[in-house]
Amino acid sequence: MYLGSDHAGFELKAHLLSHLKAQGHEVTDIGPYAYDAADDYPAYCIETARRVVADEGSLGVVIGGSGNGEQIAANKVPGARAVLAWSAETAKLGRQHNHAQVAGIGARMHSEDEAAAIVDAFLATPVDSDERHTRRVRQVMDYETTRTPPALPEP
Ligand SMILES: O=C(CO)[C@H](O)[C@H](O)COP(=O)(O)O
Repeated sequence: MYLGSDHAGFELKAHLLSHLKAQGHEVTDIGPYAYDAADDYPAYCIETARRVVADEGSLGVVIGGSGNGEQIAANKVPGARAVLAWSAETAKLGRQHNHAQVAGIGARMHSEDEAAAIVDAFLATPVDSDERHTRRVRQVMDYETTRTPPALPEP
């Protein structure tokens, strides 16, 4: 799996890195590798999502102060589905209903233990391949490639 952050997520990234490695996960740290209070999240989050999309079946976590900008940046990568995971339940639903491969985490929103529990839930939950979820995910992904929006139902 792939892990990226900005300065606001730097300490939590270090915590999650050791937490996940202790669990036996193979983790690639996309950076930053040194704390820089003026760094910007897009480069780290876009690269994390690029790695995830290129490595089919892999998952990623992007960490910032809120997780919002991190999720937005990751979602600009074609093929990426990033969710803002703010609880174990939203992390699980992101996997099950949205087939997300990237989770955005807000380091300023959670304790280290809470954030670890959210990431654990994300990594442990398989996608739910029920036809309704697959259909909806496909509609979004088709829009990304064709730029033709799904048809609205007749009024
Ligand atoms: O959460 C974030 C984006 O969604 C960033 O981590 C946050 O905006 C950084 O803020 P600052 O530069 O004030 O530390």
